[in-house]
Order: sequence, then C-alpha cells, then structure tokens
Amino acid sequence: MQQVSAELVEWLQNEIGRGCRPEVLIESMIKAGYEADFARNVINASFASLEALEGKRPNVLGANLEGTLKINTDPLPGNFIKTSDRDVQVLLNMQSPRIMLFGGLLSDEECDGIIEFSRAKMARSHVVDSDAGGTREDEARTSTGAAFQRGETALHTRIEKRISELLGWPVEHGEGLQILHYNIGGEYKPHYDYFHHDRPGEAEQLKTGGQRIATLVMYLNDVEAGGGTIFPELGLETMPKKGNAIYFAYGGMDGTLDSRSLHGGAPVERGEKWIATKWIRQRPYQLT
Ligand SMILES: O=C(O)CCC(=O)C(=O)O
Ligand SMILES: [Fe+2]
Repeated sequence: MQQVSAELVEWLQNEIGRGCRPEVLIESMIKAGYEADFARNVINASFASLEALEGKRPNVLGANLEGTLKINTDPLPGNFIKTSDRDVQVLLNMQSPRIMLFGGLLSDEECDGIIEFSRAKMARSHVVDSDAGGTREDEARTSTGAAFQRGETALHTRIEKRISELLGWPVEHGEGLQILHYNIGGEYKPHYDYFHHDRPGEAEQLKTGGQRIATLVMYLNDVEAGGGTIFPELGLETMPKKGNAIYFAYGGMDGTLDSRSLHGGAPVERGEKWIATKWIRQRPYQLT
C-alpha cells in the first residue's frame, strides 16, 4: 500500500491549482512510479473533496465509505467479468466519474421474459415530488413503467444475483427492478437518480436503505434510432443494445455525490425502447 506523502500533497495542490485535469495528473503519477489504482484513487478523492468544498457536490449523509470505496475502486479482473452463470463483457471502463458499459449482461430470452412479464403492469411513469413527497406525472418523463419487488419471479432473482456478483454489491442493497417503456418521442430529461436530503419529498426516500449510490440501466431491446442514455456534463451517450447495460456510480469515496452523474434518456426517434433499471443503495433496502 503506497502512502500519500507531504511532497505528493504539495505537488497535487500546485497542479490542481493551475488547472490540471485529473486524467493528466493520474498519467503523471503513473509515470513517476505510482501504482495505477493508487494514483486514480488519490486523484479522484482530491477532485471530489475540492468540489465538495466548492459546494458542487452534495454529501451522502452517513455514507458507508467502505462499501462506496469498493464500488469505485474494484480492480478490473479482465475484459470479461465472470459471474456464477454468465461472463459479462466490459465494453467501456471509465474511472472518474465511474462509468462502465457491459455487453451481454442479459440473454435475449431474459430480456424478452422481463418485457413479457411487465406488460400487464405498465402504467404512466411518475417522478418523485421534491416538495410534496410521493410521486406524480411529469412532462420530463414520457414513458410507461412498472416497479417490481426484489425476487419477484425466479427470473428476477437470477438477474439480481448476477448483478450483485458483477458489481460486488450485496443483493439486499438493490431496489427491485424498474421497467420502462418509451415509444417514439418518449424521453427522460436529464436528472439525478440520487435524492436531495434538503428537499422534503426526496428526504422521505432516504429513510429506507439510505442514499442511492449507483445505477445500472439494462437495455431490453434494440432501438432503431435515438433512445441513447445521455450524460450532458460529460458529452457522453451510450446507445441501447439488447442485453447490454450502462453502469454509473455517484457515491464518491469521500462521502460526496457526483453531480457529473446527471443523465437522461434521449427521445426515441424510430422503434421503441425497453429498459430495466437497478438502483443500488448504501444500506440494505427493505420495504416493510
Ligand atoms: O432511459 C434511459 O436510458 C435512462 C433511464 C434513467 O435515467 C432511469 O431509469 O433512472
Ligand atoms: Fe435516471
């Protein structure tokens, strides 16, 4: 385990002070002989604390830092991540903010199975009402959806176990799957998945399981045109492909939430779009 020396801190302060970008600093540290994981962790934590000081990052109250650290720093075991029943491809691996694109997380049959099971339950999607509490319809979210319990069917259980192995995060920390369906023109305007504790309606959502710290959006069908998942702060868009999934973590190592996780679903231009979303909480999530 390498140590953060006084020299390193001084160098970091200078470099960050003159506007050096995180990627450049990580490169410099690696060139200077630091281990890559150590360099990434130090730089990510430095930038996160800086943004927290500047008020750009809200805090995760009572953050489980050990678990949050794990989700941000797990070393990549290969181009495939092995789970007990399926090898999942890693198609994109970004350290800061933490974003991964997975290939073949779900089989075609599993995607079809989840869609078919959900059809009867689909209703107009709601958003969390930040002021009044509860949820309501909103123009920002033109999709239909259905929310399920963890372990709703054997298929849900199998997928949830795989996700837990893939992300190294206990099944109990996951909310049940949320299924969304967008028709042509359907979209989900950019938003954060985490809750603001200073907004009364959102604070309510924190009572069970604490803060959301990461999101996995699984694509259940191929979309002809449009319907990408967009990250406006990063200029990034991932296109839907059946069985693939985009993962992004916003619970930082230092207990702050990463506002670069702003994201949305771009309007579907041709075809339709089905997704299943899994949100990860900092503590076990149990609805009574
Ligand atoms: O439709 C998408 O790609 C994004 C969905 C999303 O943001 C969510 O389910 O929270
Ligand atoms: Fe979202």
